[in-house]
Amino acid sequence: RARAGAWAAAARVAQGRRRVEGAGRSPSPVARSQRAALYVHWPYCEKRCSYCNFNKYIPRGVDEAAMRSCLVTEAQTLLRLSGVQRVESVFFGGGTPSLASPHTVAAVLEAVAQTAHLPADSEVTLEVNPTSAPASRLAAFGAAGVNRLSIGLQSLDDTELQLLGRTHSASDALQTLAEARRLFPGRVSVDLMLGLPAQQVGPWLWQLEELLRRCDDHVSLYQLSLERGTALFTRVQRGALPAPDPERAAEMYQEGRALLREAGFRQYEVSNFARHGALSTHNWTYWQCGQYIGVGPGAHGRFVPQGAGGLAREARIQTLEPDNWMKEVKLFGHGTRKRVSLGELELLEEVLAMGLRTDVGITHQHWQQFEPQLTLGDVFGASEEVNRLLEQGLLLLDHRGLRCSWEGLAVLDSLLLTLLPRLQEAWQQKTPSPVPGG
Ligand SMILES: C[S@@+](CC[C@H](N)C(=O)[O-])C[C@H]1O[C@@H](n2cnc3c(N)ncnc32)[C@H](O)[C@@H]1O
Ligand SMILES: C[S@@+](CC[C@H](N)C(=O)[O-])C[C@H]1O[C@@H](n2cnc3c(N)ncnc32)[C@H](O)[C@@H]1O
Ligand code: SF4
Repeated sequence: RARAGAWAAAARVAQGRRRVEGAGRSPSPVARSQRAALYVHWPYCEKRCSYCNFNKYIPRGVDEAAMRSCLVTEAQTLLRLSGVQRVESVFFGGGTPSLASPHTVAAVLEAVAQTAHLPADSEVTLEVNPTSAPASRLAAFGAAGVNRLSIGLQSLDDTELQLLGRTHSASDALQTLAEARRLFPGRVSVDLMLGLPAQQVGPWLWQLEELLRRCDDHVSLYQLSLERGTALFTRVQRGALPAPDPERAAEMYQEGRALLREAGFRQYEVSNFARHGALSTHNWTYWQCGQYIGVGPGAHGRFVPQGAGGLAREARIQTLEPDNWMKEVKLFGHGTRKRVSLGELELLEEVLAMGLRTDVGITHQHWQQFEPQLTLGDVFGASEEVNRLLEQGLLLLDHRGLRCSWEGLAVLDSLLLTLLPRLQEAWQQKTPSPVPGG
C-alpha cells in the first residue's frame, strides 16, 4: 500500500476539484517565472505496442528503489535550478507509469511539495494502461495524491487492439474506465485513436458513441501517426497492411468532434474535449507556453534557469536511456542531456503555434506578455493572406485576440503555413539585421 505523506493527506482534505475555463481562469498571484507544471516520465512498459515511438523500454526487471530515488533527486535539483516556487500541476506519463508503485508516486509528490509550494488542489494526473490497474491499485494511487487519471483505451474493437499490440481487450478497458470513474468522478480522461490502417468511418463512430455512453468528462482523440522504426510502419511498408488513409482519418475527426459537441463537450484544443469544465490544467500550461519542468528519462522541459533573467527560456531534454540517466542523476543531481536557449522569435513562434491549438487562441494580454512592442494587429492585421483566412472564416482577429474558428481548428497546420512566415517577416522589420558596412 502507498504510504500517504503529508502532502497527499492535505490534498485529500482539500478534495479540490479545480477547474479551468480557458481565458476565464483566475490569474495566479505568483509571477509566471516562478510558476511551473511538472512532468514525470516513467520509461518502462510491459510490452511494445506496434505503433509507439515514445521513450519506453521493456525491462527484465526494474530497480524501483533506485528509480524512485533518482526521480526524487532530479525533481528537487531542477526545481531549485528553475527557482520555481509554485507547482500548479504534476503529470506522471510514460511509458506506463501505472506500473510504478503508488509509493514511488507519493515519494515524488512529497519531494515536490517540500521543495516548492504544491497547492493541495493541484491537478495530479497519472496515465493508466487498462491491464496494469486493478481498482485496488487505482485507489492506492489516489491515496498517494493522484487526483486525475488518463486511460490509454485507444480502441473499443478487439481486432484493432490486437493490431496495435495492446495487452488489453475492449472489455478490460471499459472495466478500468468504470472503476476509475467510481474512484475519481469527473476526473477521468480517455485516449481514443483514429485513422488506423483499414479502419472505416462508420464503425469507428459506433466506437465513439459507445465510449460516450461510458466515459467521464474528458476525451482525447489522437490520429495515428505512422512512425518510422515501429512494427506497424514496417508492416505497412511491406504491404502487409494498407497505409492509413488521411482523407478517411480527416472524416473521422470531423464527424467525431461534431458528435462530441452534441454530447456537450467543448473542444478546447485540437485533440482534446471536456465537459463540465474538466479541462486539463497541465496540458493547458503547455499550450499557453507556461514553464514546465521535465523529470525522468527523455522528459522535456521548458523553463528559465535561475539567474538567466528576462525571457532566456531553455528547452531541455533529459538523457533517454534509463540506466544512463540514473548514472547521471547519481553523479550530478540531474540527467539533462541537452539545453537549447530559445531566441525571442522562436518563443513567439511557439506562443503562436501552441496558443492557436486552443479554442481561446491567443488573447491580446497573453501576446503582450511575450511581445510588448508588436501587437497581434501589427503582425497580422495588414497581411492580405491573413485577411483571406479571416474572410474565409477560418481565423478570427478581434478585441479578444487571434483564434481559430471551429472550421479553422481542424486545419490549423495549413493556417500556420501562412501565419508563421508573417510573424517572421514582422519580426525582421522590427529588428532589421545589421547591414554590412552600414
Ligand atoms: C505515449 S502513450 C503513454 C500512455 C500509456 N502507456 C498508454 O499506452 O496508454 C500516450 C498516448 O499517446 C498516444 N500515441 C502513442 N503513439 C501514438 C502514435 N504513433 N500516433 C498517435 N497517437 C499515439 C496514445 O493514444 C497514448 O494513449
Ligand atoms: C499524448 S499525451 C496524453 C495526455 C492525455 N490525453 C490527457 O489528457 O491527460 C501524454 C504523453 O505525452 C508525452 N509527454 C507529455 N509531456 C511530456 C514531457 N514534458 N516530456 C516528455 N514527454 C511528454 C508522454 O509520453 C505522455 O505519455
Ligand atoms: S503506447 Fe503506451 S504502453 Fe504502448 S509501448 Fe507506448 S508507452 Fe508503452
